[in-house]
Amino acid sequence: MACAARPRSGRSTAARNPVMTPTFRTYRRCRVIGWAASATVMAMSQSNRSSAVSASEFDHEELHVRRGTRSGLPIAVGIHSTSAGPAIGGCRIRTYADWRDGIEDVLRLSRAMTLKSAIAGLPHGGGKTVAMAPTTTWSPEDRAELIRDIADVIVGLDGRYITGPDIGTTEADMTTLHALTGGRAWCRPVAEGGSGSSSEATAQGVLAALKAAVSHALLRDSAKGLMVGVIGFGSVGRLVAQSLAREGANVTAVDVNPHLREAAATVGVAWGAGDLLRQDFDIIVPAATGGLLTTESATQARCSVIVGPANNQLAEDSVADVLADRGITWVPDVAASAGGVIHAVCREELGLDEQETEARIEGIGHRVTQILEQASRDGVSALEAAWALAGPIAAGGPS
Ligand SMILES: NC(=O)c1ccc[n+]([C@@H]2O[C@H](COP(=O)([O-])OP(=O)(O)OC[C@H]3O[C@@H](n4cnc5c(N)ncnc54)[C@H](O)[C@@H]3O)[C@@H](O)[C@H]2O)c1
Repeated sequence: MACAARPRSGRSTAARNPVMTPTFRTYRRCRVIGWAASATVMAMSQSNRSSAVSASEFDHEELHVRRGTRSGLPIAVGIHSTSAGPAIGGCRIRTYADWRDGIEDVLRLSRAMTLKSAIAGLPHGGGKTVAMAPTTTWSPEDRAELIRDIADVIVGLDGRYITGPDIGTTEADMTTLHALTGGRAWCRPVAEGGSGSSSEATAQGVLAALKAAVSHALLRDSAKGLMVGVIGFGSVGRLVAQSLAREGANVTAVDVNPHLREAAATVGVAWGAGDLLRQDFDIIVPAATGGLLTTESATQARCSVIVGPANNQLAEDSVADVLADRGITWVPDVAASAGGVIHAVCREELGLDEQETEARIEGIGHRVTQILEQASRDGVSALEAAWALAGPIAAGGPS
C-alpha cells in the first residue's frame, strides 16, 4: 500500500529566485574558449527557446567548444569549478537534435558534478565532456577519430579536467583516452589497471540513499513490504531492483527494451506497464535517462519517495520545490548516484582498498539524512538543502 504524502511549509526557491531564460547575460559568466565561441553566445542570446534556466546555473569557470580536427564534430568541455581540485566528470557521446542542447547538457552536467563531488567529500570540482555525434551512420574509424579529438581537448586543459565513461562511451574508450592524455581518464577495465565498471558501486550508493530516505520519510528501517517501481532496468536499475526484491520489497520494473522482461522475472521483479510515476508506489527509482521530473509529472506523482541513479532527474531546478510542496521526499540525484565516482576516485587516486571504498560509498546514506533533515528543518527543497550543505565545500571551503 502506498504511503500518503506529507505537505511541507516554507517559500519555494522559485519564488525567491525568478527563473531566467537563456540570454547573453546568462552565458557571459562562462569563459567560452575555442571554436564558434562568440557564435555560441550570440545564437543563444537570439534564441527563443522556452527552456528556463537560472542564471547562476551557468556560473562556470570555463566552457571549451571545439571542432575536432580529424572528425569535424563539435566537442564541448565544461569546467564548472576547480576550487576543490581538478574537475571530474564523464565523457558523453550522443546525437542532439540541436547543437545548443549539447551545450546545455555539458553545462548542466558539469555543474551537477561539482555538487556531486562536494556531497561525496571528494577533492574535485565538476566537469563534463559532450561530443556531438552525427545524425547519420558513422563508422568505427570515424568514432576512433572523435576519441582522438576528445583526447586533444583534454590534453589542452593541462590537468584541470579528468574524464570517465558516460552515455556513449565505454571502459575500452577510457583505455584509449588514458593512454592519449597521460592518465586523465578513469574507469579503464580492471585488467588494465583501472577501477572498471562503476555500476555496482553506483547501485550500492543508491541503496544507501534509499535506506536513508525510507527512514526519514516513512520511519522504516528497510524497504521490506514496500512497493517499489524501478524505471529503467539497465546496469544500475537491475542491481537495485534485484537487491530490493531480495530484501522483501514488492518490486516492479519497466524498460523501453521489452527483452529485459525475462531477466526481471528471474530475479523476482514484476514487469510493469505505462508511467510508474503516475501509479501507486511507495518508492520510485529513476534509473533510465534524465528529465523524468517535470512540473507536470511531479504534480501527478503518486509515490512518497523518489530516489535513483539517473542523472539530471529534474527538468528544471524549480521541480524540486513542486515535489517538496507536495510532501514527496526526493533525494537529489547528485547524492544518490555518487557511488560510481566515489569508487573511481577512491580506487584510482586515493589508493583505498575495496573495503575502505565501500565504507565511503555507504557514507552516502549519512549525507542523504543530513540533506533531508536540513530540508525539513528549514522548509526548503532537498536541492536547496544540498547546495546549502555542499556549496561551501564546492567553493573550496571546509568539508
Ligand atoms: N552506471 C553508473 O555507474 C552511473 C553512475 C551515475 C549515474 N548513472 C545514471 O543512471 C542511469 C542508469 O545508468 P545505467 O548505467 O544503468 O544505464 P543503462 O544504459 O545500462 O540503463 C538504462 C536503461 O534505461 C532504459 N530506458 C531508457 N529510456 C527509458 C524510458 N524512457 N523508460 C524506461 N526505460 C528506459 C534503457 O533501455 C536501459 O535499459 C543513467 O541516467 C546514468 O546516467 C549511472
